[in-house]
Amino acid sequence: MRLTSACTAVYGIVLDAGSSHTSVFIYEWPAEKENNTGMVQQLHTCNVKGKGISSYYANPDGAGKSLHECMMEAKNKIPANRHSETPVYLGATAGMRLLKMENEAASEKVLASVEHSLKTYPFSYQGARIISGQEEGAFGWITVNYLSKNLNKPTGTLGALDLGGASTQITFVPQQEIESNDNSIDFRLYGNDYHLYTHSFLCYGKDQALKLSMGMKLESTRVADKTKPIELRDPCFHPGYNFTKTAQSVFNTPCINGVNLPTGIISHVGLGNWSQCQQSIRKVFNITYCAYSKCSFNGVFQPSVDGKFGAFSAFFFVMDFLNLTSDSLDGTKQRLAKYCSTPWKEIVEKYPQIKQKYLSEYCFSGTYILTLLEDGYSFTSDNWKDISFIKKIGDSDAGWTLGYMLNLTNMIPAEAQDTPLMPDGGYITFMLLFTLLILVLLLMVFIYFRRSTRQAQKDII
Ligand SMILES: Nc1nc2c(ncn2[C@@H]2O[C@H](COP(=O)(O)OP(=O)(O)OP(=O)(O)O)[C@@H](O)[C@H]2O)c(=O)[nH]1
Ligand SMILES: [Ca+2]
Repeated sequence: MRLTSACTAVYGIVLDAGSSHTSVFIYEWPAEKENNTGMVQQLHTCNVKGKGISSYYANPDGAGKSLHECMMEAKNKIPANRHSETPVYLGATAGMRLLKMENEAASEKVLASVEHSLKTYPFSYQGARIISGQEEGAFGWITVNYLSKNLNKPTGTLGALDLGGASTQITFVPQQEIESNDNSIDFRLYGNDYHLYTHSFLCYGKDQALKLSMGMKLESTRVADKTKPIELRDPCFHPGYNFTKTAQSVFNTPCINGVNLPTGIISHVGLGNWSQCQQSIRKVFNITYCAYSKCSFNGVFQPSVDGKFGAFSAFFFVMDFLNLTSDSLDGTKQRLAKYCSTPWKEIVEKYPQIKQKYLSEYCFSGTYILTLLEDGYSFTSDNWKDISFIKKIGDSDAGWTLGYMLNLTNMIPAEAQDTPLMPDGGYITFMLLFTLLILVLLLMVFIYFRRSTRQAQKDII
């Protein structure tokens, strides 16, 4: 779909149907500058209440209905005369990928439900689908580089690190050859060729990684008396944390299929020991095999990280909460160790406004992020400073949705524009000089006429 309308604002809507929740993004841009980098801006976001659409597998109708409030907000935000030209896209990520693996029929019903719902609004419905991990990585990279206005310049680009609930993506322009076709993606944007490395690790988002890590700890636990709760002594939770959970609620995921897990009740007890926590997290990364010159983990090829990176989504939420967005790698470790050893009671007292589920998981999540970046992707204390933990660039969120919409609306041209548009600053300077020239010309014409009139008067006298 191509949006053209002179001198008016144009809008687009993308729903990010993530594993943990759905967000609706409304974008806006001036129609006459639609192919200019950095012109599309986020006008509004709305977080859908409740969990992600994949959680409606047993009640698919609920998935479509859950979108109603946010879609009504979109209706109110976008001028009515633009509604019918506003495209709406829904992209579902790792939660729906996992549901499709477990129960394809259920995933199709959920998608049919959101499709049915989205068609009831006055916008131009363009489709609801599960996007691949490669697309998620690549569009996240396009978003951050589009917003940073890197794409039509010969300067370096920004790598993209996205951490969700169920998957995580790493995407960057590497210095070395990409040895695996699955991890290679090519773009031609604004006349430049980009050869990107990208990988999406399904099950390595922070929620699924927590389940994996808990599952591994319990695998080794021998259960003598099946009538008593199984005690899970966990170094990644604060000392004094002690909650009872059902094994079903913790391990209801295809990510830990095949692991010999107990059933029944689990007594989850925190120990607050950061270095033991890190050791336990290292076990979720398999580094025993690699068929390439180098790998990150689980046999996945990864060239050396290179250049600057933007780390967003849960990379940002977690590091921002822990106040670790601008520390050195060593400083990060020390502060995290101190945080993990803080008694649960103190943590709850210090942050009464934060949901206890989020609060209890920051020690694990922070340690997971550090381990993923250092042991998984091979960032070091030297290039740690090259990672910026970011939520937004300008007013727009970093994430895959903007890149997805730019691609589907053909808003990034492959070739540089024939007549390069002047940047705003250049345009203003040009207009000022032009006005000055006109004034000088007018002044000269005025002086000329005055002189000629005087001369004529003198001649008469
Ligand atoms: N602390 C905190 N956690 C959040 C916030 N928003 C989301 N999360 C959690 O961070 C994790 C990742 O969130 P998202 O990046 O939205 O993940 P998602 O898009 O639902 O998941 P994927 O499909 O894997 O991309 C989830 O565990 C969320 O529950 C927030 O504002 N604060
Ligand atoms: Ca996500």
